[in-house]
Amino acid sequence: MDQQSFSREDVAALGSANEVCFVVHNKVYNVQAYLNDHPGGAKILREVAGADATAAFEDVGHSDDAREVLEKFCIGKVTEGEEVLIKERSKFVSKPLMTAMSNGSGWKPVWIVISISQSFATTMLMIASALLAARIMWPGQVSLSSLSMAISSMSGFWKGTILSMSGSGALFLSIVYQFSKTIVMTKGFRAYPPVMRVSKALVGPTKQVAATIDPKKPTVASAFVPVQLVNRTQIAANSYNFTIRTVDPDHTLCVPAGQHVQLRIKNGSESIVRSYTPVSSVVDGRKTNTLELAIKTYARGVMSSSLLALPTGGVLECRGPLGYYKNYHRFLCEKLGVIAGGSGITPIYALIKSVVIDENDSTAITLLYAESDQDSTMLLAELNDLARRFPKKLSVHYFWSTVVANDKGPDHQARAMTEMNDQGCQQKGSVNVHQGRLTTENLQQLLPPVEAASKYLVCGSDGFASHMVRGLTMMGTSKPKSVPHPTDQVFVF
Ligand SMILES: Cc1cc2nc3c(=O)[nH]c(=O)nc-3n(C[C@H](O)[C@H](O)[C@H](O)COP(=O)(O)OP(=O)(O)OC[C@H]3O[C@@H](n4cnc5c(N)ncnc54)[C@H](O)[C@@H]3O)c2cc1C
Ligand code: HEM
Repeated sequence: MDQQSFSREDVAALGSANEVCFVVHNKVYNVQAYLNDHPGGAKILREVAGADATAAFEDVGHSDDAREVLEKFCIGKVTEGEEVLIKERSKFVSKPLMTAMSNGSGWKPVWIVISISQSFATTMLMIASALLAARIMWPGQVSLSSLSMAISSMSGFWKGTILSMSGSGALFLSIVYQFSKTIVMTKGFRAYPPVMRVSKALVGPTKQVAATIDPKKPTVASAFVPVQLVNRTQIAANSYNFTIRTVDPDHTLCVPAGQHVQLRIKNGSESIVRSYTPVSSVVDGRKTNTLELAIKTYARGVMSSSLLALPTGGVLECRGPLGYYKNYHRFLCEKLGVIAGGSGITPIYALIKSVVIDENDSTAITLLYAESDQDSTMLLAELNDLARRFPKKLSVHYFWSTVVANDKGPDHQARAMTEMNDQGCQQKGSVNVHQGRLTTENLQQLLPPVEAASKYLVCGSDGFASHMVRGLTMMGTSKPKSVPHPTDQVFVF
């Protein structure tokens, strides 16, 4: 049956009529019925309603499972003539050399004859080119007869040397040519969008990145692979550090700072997928198949309570790296204002750590971190340590909204605040504690001023992130983009 055709205008009209329809790879999808089931949330699908969502869909690195589900919502295709060129990365597919040479039917004498003739033709071509070049350089002095006289006056040694050099050169070219036939380029390079590469001198901590990426080992970006829980340690009230390791040591988990992985567990007949940002990432690059995750657990949380119940050695599945925050590099900005709420600290922490320990990165970071209280604050000791070691590069402001009376005494948090503030003052205000909620006024007072050299990152629950973005736009920043990029002025994780 022929598929229904939609013009791009039709799709936009459907989008504005509150139907969540969009285009992916020149096909039209209506995902209204999928909104509440989408693991990436309904909001992101609504944001691309009426538009071409191909780039957004591909940037996430959706799994094959997701692509299968996508097809269930296909309602038609884009009208002929309105399709857009789908920009695929150029792919090099290597064919086995022997198969390419023999065309699948073993070594043939004809191939040997072709190869020898090719070598002979190449030798002749090389001699002819040398002769032509010599005639251009010394006109009138070089001719065929002068060449044959020169050759006949040569000793046997030089004749042999020239002959063997031409022969081996021809053989080399012939082999290179045969090898080139084993590579199939599925897309012309002109179809690839122009990209300006960042100079190597500007790119982040090369040593550490190099340690994380071993091209010989497959990474687990698109397919889920089994991982084992190696260790679990409590790091704050209801928060734990989970160390996971791939069951197959050949699977690597290379997650650059700011990106995340997905964990998948079976819950009865259902598969549960949730995202988590490693706090080990680039910095601990040597552990190529081990990751550390800082996870807040919720009593009614399906994944977090399953993780809490998982015994050491228990197996679940993981894939990554995923996420839009890719390729942070030095000189992206001079001042970075970062705002984290609760477990939203994890991508921020990974990024802060990689920036401050890189001695060639002079970015100054101001972190505003909102939590309910001191005991629930994840990565508190780690952040304080970084702020004290790198006071010129990092200043941290904690905002604790509630006062907790616990067995350490009712004034325990107040004492801790005084202590941390005092120590902070000694370090020129690198650690500061504020009692109360983080407000939009605090952003104005504490974050770097809005100027070309400043960027802002936000990570937390949807409500927290929207509130903070409102505060940032009141300060004069641009709005975050629906398909974000690290170069944006405001990036929401
Ligand atoms: C890109 C990305 C990276 C993430 N990285 C991390 C990370 O490094 N560490 C981490 O701990 N989490 C992280 N999260 C959140 C994580 O993916 C899960 O949403 C979280 O662990 C809850 O999952 P769950 O299955 O336990 O709860 P669910 O079953 O999804 O929720 C059940 C109930 O738990 C409670 N709950 C769930 N989430 C929250 C919340 N955020 N605030 C308050 N109550 C909540 C609510 O009562 C909710 O009704 C990340 C999320 C994203 C999208
Ligand atoms: C019908 C269309 C879509 C389907 C069926 C679909 C399906 C899925 C699935 C199954 C996942 C879980 C991870 C995976 O298995 O890949 C996922 C995650 C996600 N999707 Fe989609 N998706 C669709 C469209 C989109 C579009 C158009 C966008 C972007 C605008 C998007 C953004 C995301 C994001 C951000 C995540 C979360 C990734 C993460 O947490 O790591 N999806 N989607």
